[in-house]
Amino acid sequence: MSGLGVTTENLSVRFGGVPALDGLDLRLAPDKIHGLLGRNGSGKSTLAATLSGFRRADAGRVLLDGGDLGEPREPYEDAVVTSRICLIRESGDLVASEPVRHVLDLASSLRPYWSADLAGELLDRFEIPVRKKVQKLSRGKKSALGVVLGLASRAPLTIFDESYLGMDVPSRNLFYDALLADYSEVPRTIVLSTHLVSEVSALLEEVVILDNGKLVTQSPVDALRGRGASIVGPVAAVDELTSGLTVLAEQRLGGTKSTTVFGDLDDPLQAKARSAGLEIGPVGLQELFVHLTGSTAAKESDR
Ligand SMILES: Nc1ncnc2c1ncn2[C@@H]1O[C@H](COP(=O)(O)OP(=O)(O)OP(=O)(O)O)[C@@H](O)[C@H]1O
Repeated sequence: MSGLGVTTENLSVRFGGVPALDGLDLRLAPDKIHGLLGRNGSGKSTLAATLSGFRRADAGRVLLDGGDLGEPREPYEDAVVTSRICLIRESGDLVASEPVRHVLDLASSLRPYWSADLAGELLDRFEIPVRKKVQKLSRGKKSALGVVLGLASRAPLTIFDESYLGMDVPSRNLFYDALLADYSEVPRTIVLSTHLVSEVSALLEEVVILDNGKLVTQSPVDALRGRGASIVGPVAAVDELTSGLTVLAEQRLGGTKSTTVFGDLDDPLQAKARSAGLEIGPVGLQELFVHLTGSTAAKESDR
């Protein structure tokens, strides 16, 4: 089994004429862990539902390829494709009146790559009582059950749409550990949709950042991190060095200034910074995300 690749071509979805996704061109490489990042209302859930075949595109299309599908196929109303996709949503799509074990039986009958061993192991680790009805579980345990279903499905495209946010910190850490362990054993394409960037940043290989239904940037995490830098030193020297760069944030303390920039800090510029006694430091993914999706953000498309 290997993961599915995902392509969207000029993908648009509208609600009452208002675009939730607006002309998205994306490529999610197979067998990677992708972060789908964006502020509230940016279109993450709409994209997750459209990739999973739950929602039809109003314009453009979604194509899935690779794995045992081979040729690119659209997920909408294609039962073969959708059986290879597992979308776990925060709202939970679980039948509330059923006991947990029936939910698991149903999942195992629908999921071609289902691992009963992994499901059993995770149920124990998350301490989910299998005889209880889903509606009797706490919010955190319901979320954990979603995580168990998502991981044990071993679907070639598995999307967690903020589904783990109802869990407490130790449970979320358990999820991150289990995800990494099982992903290294059975590589597949995973998408984690979230606005809690700092918590998942260590897991991610690639990120897609959305804002108002549009693509802000898509990039490997390391490359994106490499495009941000903080420059600290005397005000005049920092201002001179950063004058031609995209400034994301500035902070002054007396005669010292810290400026966060986004863009390529080439070798001559780095040498100039060093000779001026300026410090160049890294910028975290969370900080870049905040800046790139803030109201004054410079968008990739504007450059
Ligand atoms: N069923 C719907 N009917 C009408 N508008 C909708 C519907 N679903 C989403 N929208 C709108 O589409 C836009 C994108 O919403 P979406 O839920 O995809 O964003 P999101 O990034 O997942 O947000 P959040 O982080 O808050 O869950 C928002 O403006 C939202 O109000």
